[in-house]
Amino acid sequence: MKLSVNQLEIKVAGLPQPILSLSNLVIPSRQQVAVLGPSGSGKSTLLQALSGLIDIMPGQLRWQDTDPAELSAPQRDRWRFEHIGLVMQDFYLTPGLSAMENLLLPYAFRYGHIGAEIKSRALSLLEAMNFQRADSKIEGLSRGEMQRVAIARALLLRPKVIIADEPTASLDEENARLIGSLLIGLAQREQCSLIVSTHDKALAALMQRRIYLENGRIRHED
Ligand SMILES: Nc1ncnc2c1ncn2[C@@H]1O[C@H](COP(=O)(O)OP(=O)(O)OP(=O)(O)O)[C@@H](O)[C@H]1O
Repeated sequence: MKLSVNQLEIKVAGLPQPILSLSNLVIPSRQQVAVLGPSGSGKSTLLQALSGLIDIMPGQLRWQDTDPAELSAPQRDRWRFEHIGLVMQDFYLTPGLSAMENLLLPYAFRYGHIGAEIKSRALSLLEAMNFQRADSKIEGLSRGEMQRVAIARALLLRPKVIIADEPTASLDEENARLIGSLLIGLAQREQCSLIVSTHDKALAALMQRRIYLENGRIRHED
């Protein structure tokens, strides 16, 4: 799913300058992109805009043939659910439920039932993430294990795009390396685009393209 951004500007009340201002950005299908930049440079804002989580004006952003700003709120939620796999900074996992139940929860919530096919997809994703504790309660897992569940959940519906906000933050160095390469390997296997905001230079170096933000603008890329 190709992304085209055109004159995207995001302002917030009380601030004279836009917190994000991108004249032009194209990300071809299946590209792996790291978004880097100092704290406050606009990385999370960009990821939220790309996911349709921030209201923007129509005509500023298009995912293949869809401009999320042209959809109603329920349509946009559905479009996001079906096309974008989100991995947010806080894992948003539910205590009291097992890893597997957490993985399936958004699906069960939306469709009201869980078929054999989706269960086997969930199991195969956990296997690909090298995760062996599907029945363990989420609160008993390490942060690295929780992140694996969150990534598997993002991939469950075979999204065309994975958007991950600092997926290796708060992990120790070894886990960060492991999770980063699992995420990249899975994106490759599943043929989806991967857009990751990160301060992790080692993770960024593994991606095909790096975009550096400063004060809400693209400073340079390589
Ligand atoms: N709703 C809001 N109201 C006011 N200011 C905001 C709002 N959302 C973001 N900002 C500001 O916009 C700027 C960009 O924030 P953003 O969270 O996108 O940065 P970031 O690069 O992701 O930072 P970090 O690396 O610390 O996560 C910051 O100065 C932030 O304070």
